[in-house]
Amino acid sequence: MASNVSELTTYNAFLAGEWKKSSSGETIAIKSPYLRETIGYVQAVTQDEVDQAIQAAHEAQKSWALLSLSERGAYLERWADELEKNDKEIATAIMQEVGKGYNDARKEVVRTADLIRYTVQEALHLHGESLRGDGFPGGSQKKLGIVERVPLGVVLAIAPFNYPVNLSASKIAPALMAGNGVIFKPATQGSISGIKMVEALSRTGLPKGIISLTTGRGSVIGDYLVEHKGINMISFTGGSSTGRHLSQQSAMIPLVLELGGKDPAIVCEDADLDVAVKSIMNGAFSYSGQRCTAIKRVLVNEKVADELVSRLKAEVEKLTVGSPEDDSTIVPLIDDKAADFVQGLIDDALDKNATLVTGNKREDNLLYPTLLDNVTEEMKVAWIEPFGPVLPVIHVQSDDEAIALANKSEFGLQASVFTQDIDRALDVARQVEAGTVQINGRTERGPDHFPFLGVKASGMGVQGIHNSLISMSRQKVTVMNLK
Ligand SMILES: NC(=O)c1ccc[n+]([C@@H]2O[C@H](COP(=O)([O-])OP(=O)(O)OC[C@H]3O[C@@H](n4cnc5c(N)ncnc54)[C@H](O)[C@@H]3O)[C@@H](O)[C@H]2O)c1
Repeated sequence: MASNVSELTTYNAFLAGEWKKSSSGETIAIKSPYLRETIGYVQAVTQDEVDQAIQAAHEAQKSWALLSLSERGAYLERWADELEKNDKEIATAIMQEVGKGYNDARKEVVRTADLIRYTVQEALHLHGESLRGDGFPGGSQKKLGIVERVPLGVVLAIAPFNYPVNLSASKIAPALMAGNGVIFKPATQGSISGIKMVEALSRTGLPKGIISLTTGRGSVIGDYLVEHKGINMISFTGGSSTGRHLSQQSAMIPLVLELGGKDPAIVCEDADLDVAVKSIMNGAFSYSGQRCTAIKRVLVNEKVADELVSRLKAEVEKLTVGSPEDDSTIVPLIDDKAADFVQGLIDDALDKNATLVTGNKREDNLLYPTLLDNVTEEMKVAWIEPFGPVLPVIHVQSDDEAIALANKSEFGLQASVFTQDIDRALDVARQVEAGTVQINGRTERGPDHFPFLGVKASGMGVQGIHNSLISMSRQKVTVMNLK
């Protein structure tokens, strides 16, 4: 594993087909969450450069959209090959920049190559339709409507830090396959990984300008990009408050938002506890809980609560804590502010008499996995997304109480229900307000060809490969009026 941060690189931005320094003359330092030192610098792109990138994307998009689907697909296939060829280098960048375990980072790169290839195939297999005019009263057989999908123009792809390659490519690949130009804004912490991913794309010889990568301060270019008249669609993944802000700033363009969550694991008294414990552990603690679909609260039937908690405790205490270079499950959080935030939620719960089962230990931004029992509705941790390794357990008397608590949350990303009675599982699943309900499994985004969506404060619109292609294109109807 390469881990060389001794030579600090200043990375260029990819603007209108060229890797270059910003005219701002300013850079942003990227600090590794676990090395706790600067590992590189990225460009602070200016508003003028954003204008130029958007204009170049519009120009390039016209001829890009005229390429055949297979020609566009061939570039993307090469991109997937390039990612695989450079998986170790990119995985190292992800590990150092966002503190993800090396093996998981490598899996993220491989998963991304698979996602790109599937996106190509899905785009090749999308079909339009034709409509007969006489299908409506008074209509004529001589009227024939042809419905095709056409690009939207230039798509703005904004990604979060936690899957800096996969969540970016899951926007860029469908946008390009649908015939759009792309402006990609990575999370600041995630920029180096995003740059490495776009370097791989640029090596495919993609037409100049069709994609630009704008690194920069949210305060300087964030709102500017979102409000820009040259942007025709925004695909955003990130926190709910940023998403809400975006939806207020953007005007009259399609918006897909994948936001935060507070996914509950509902454990009924007839659950197979082996399955429940394994799924909850994996769902709640991998990558220190920094996953949108992490299990963020357990709603367990009183009858099995003590047994579940003692089994969870035993597993939590076995978790590996330390460095992503050793593939520890529990790693330092993205920054000190994030750790302070999670600590605040733990402190609030303990002040209000939650039971500390295990954890609540901290070294800088490394928080040990923390299990809290007897959490009540008065505690912040019952409702707020921690994005860290703390799991609150709330006792309930019935399925109805669990469903009511699940639905009282402002979020509605996913939920899990554990029971051995399929009718009961489906009954709970039907009533829980969430984009996806997992029966006897952990909450998770994949497989990437499934629709992925959040309801309420968890999002708007649908991702997943097929749905992303649909949301990044629109219908165009041509009507033939025959003699
Ligand atoms: N539902 C999902 O698919 C999903 C997946 C992963 C993460 N998330 C959520 O993301 C959050 C963690 O990620 P984060 O901390 O990177 O989120 P964040 O909201 O802080 O940032 C997300 C992105 O938005 C950018 N941004 C910030 N202000 C902006 C502005 N004014 N205009 C334009 N862009 C702006 C950031 O630079 C970053 O690229 C969590 O809440 C998590 O649940 C959701």
